[in-house]
Amino acid sequence: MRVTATGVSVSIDGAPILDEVSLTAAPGCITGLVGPNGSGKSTLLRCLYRIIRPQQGAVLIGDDDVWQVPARRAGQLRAVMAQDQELDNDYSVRDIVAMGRIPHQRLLERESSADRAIVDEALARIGIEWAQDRRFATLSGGERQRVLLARALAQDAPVLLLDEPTNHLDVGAQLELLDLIRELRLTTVAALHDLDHAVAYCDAVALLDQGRIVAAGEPVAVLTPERLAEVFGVRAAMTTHSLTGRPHLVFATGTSRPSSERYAHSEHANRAQ
Ligand SMILES: Nc1ncnc2c1ncn2[C@@H]1O[C@H](COP(=O)(O)OP(=O)(O)OP(=O)(O)O)[C@@H](O)[C@H]1O
Repeated sequence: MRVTATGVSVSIDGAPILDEVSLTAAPGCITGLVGPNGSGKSTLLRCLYRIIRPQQGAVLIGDDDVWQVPARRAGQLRAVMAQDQELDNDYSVRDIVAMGRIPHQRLLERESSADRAIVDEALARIGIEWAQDRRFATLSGGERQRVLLARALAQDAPVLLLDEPTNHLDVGAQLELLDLIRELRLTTVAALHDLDHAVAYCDAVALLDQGRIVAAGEPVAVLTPERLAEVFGVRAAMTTHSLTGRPHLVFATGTSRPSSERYAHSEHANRAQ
């Protein structure tokens, strides 16, 4: 199912955060949102998953306007794994994953045997079933990330929205999670900091800078050394990975522009001064 954002603008306390952002995420593909800190990646994702209502523009999942459909319908359309999701830490891991079934249940309806089977499958697929009776609060950061992905899977929605999904994960767990996300073949929009992950895993990327999309398309066409110098202030080269033979981004150390210089022109930095 396609995700389309058209002319999305967001201002908070009078400051522009997103300025007429338009984005199309193709069905079954992974679309990466990349850009410097504060460029608007999480805000755009929050517009897509109904936390921040844009002052202008529209967000469609398939033919449904995310901001017009009932919350239950939105829950059937997209699953979210994000940093800002409040969870009661007293819940067990299984309870948290079972919450993914709520958009499919009627008010006060109990979990069906089909729901239980879907939860079991999600726990097993993410390899976290051993922790199902543990309290969520007792898990490590990486284990929590996996539980949140299992909950998203249990939601069985065609669209997956991910905000920094590899946060807290060690390198092996990062690659395992990204491989799994790719295997799911859902329409996925993911905010990513690791640009080489974006090159390796995304079918398309949108590069944000100061609330605008400055380039979008195939990762190798968007993440050119010139653009990375301009937007991130770093020296980079697109090489060929010696193990996979695929494009691979590398960065030169000790050559980045200081952040005071990089952000000097930004609206947000100016406001903070
Ligand atoms: N509730 C808010 N009130 C004021 N400013 C906000 C609010 N939410 C976001 N912003 C500002 O909007 C800008 C974009 O923030 P956002 O979190 O979308 O960026 P990001 O690209 O996800 O950043 P990061 O890579 O650091 O996570 C930042 O300057 C941030 O300070």
